[in-house]
Amino acid sequence: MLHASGIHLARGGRTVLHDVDLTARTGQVVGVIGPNGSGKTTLLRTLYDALTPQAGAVVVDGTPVRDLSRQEVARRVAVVAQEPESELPITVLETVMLGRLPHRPALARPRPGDHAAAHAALDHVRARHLAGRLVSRLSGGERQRVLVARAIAQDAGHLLLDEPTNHLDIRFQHEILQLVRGLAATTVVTLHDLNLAAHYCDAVLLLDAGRVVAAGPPAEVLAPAVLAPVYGVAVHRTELDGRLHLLFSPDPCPPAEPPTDPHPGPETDT
Ligand SMILES: Nc1ncnc2c1ncn2[C@@H]1O[C@H](COP(=O)(O)OP(=O)(O)OP(=O)(O)O)[C@@H](O)[C@H]1O
Repeated sequence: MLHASGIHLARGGRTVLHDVDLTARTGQVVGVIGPNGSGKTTLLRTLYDALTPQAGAVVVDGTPVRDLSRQEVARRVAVVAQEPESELPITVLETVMLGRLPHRPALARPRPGDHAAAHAALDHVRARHLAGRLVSRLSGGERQRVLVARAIAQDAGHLLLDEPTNHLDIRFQHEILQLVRGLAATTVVTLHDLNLAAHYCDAVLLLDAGRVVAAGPPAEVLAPAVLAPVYGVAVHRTELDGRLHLLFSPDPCPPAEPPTDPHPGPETDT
């Protein structure tokens, strides 16, 4: 279980999170959605103690994250962050093996179980064939799958993912989120695609300008009346095969067209 309460966080002299609460119960997948700059990444980074809020607390399985060492945090929380591309000559397998570091003393050599966990994680994301490749030479989508594999190999009870579907084609977007759903981990995932949030999240938290606008089951939060004012688009909701689907159009209130005259008279100069 992951619980954040009363998170207030300022950056560059500006408040970017205002009194934010988030709860991910054991085994749940919680989606954090909201427009660009609404605070999704900032909230995620606060959850794993990469950012320290001015007020509020994050508690992981009953322990305040602030009271945990870096290694203890890494044993409990795996992160797939938006990482800048690296030119380091490191292979895919070596990258995934990094996920095993929190499970052994500093400088200790990897054990056979570490290799097995790394290979199993690569199998999970269907990337075993990439094991020997340099990460710097992968496509964006291949790289993203490797980062998810590293988080799986970390075998933490909690998983935080920042836009994990970035760079992925439609099939892999669904595959990665299906896979995340299938893990036993308590998960918080930021997503821009609201239909993916509808399909894969047990609960959704909608942020706007650093404030929680709505939180709860997808069917409640992903409602046109909730989303339209936040995103500034028209939202239409429908159901297909028992699943909620959202459709968007750019202008919520198109300016009223002047009525067309079915019998226009000849133009006259005045
Ligand atoms: N290092 C920083 N210094 C100052 N302000 C920052 C910093 N990083 C982010 N911000 C601001 O914090 C706010 C929230 O940013 P954040 O990246 O959390 O939003 P987001 O919802 O993840 O956005 P996006 O959907 O565009 O990725 C934005 O207004 C952003 O400009």
